[in-house]
Amino acid sequence: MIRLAANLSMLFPEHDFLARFSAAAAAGFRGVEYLFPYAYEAGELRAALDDNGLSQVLFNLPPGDWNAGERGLTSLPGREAEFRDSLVEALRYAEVLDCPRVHAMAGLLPEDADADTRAAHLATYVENLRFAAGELAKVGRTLLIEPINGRDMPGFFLNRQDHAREILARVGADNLRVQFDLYHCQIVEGDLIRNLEAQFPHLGHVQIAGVPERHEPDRGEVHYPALLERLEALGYDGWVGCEYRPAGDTRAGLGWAAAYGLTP
Ligand SMILES: O=C(O)[C@@H](O)C(=O)CO
Ligand SMILES: [Mg+2]
Repeated sequence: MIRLAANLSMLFPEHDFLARFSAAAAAGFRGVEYLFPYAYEAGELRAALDDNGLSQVLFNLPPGDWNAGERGLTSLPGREAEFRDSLVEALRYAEVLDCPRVHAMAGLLPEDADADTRAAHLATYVENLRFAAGELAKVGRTLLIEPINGRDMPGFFLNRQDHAREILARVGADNLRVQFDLYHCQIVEGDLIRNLEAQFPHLGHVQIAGVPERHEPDRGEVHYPALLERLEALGYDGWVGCEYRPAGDTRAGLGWAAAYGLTP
């Protein structure tokens, strides 16, 4: 059975962030994810989870200077020390939140990147991922990489599913897996069922949203019932993150999720 997690960075924008936990639980969610926990004390977030019977299923490492446009540190040459510090911070939160997986965003390539610059990013990415996977393995957690479309994040280093598999092979760590966001995959390459099948042995997490507006999964060009049916048939037993911007009231737009056991 598909287990849906509420992405609290996007769902329930009607509420302040900390009030989104109870809103998600009231809508029937048992798991939550969000981009970043760092604006809050870990204990405060732990209490929000416990008070509402929720599990933390995913969050991201600190991404560098988000407001200045940075989108991850993992492939940035010269920022290795900062990446390692960000890992320590993420691990501290992961322990308090009992979160089994964290996502290390790749970061952006410069607009005019030549072959040498790309090669430097690739080498840094692989080295940082290998180090981080090793640290996470010591505490039994999983590291994720996510291909993201270049329309939403121009210059993002990792866009394609086959590139993610190539990175996994280069790093060679069992606890490094793919965060497969079907919204991004549809925009970059389509062929979702075949891509899902190819990625299945490497999946660590799945996310969904309608395309192209990133609204509810039952809006737009992607037929999610077929995709989720295939995912179940493949034997996926992880979480599926609802990472979309509701077109209206979040709760009113969750009718599609009843088919996957989400009941208030
Ligand atoms: O798809 C996304 O945008 C997220 O999953 C993420 O981690 C980076 O923004
Ligand atoms: Mg995503």
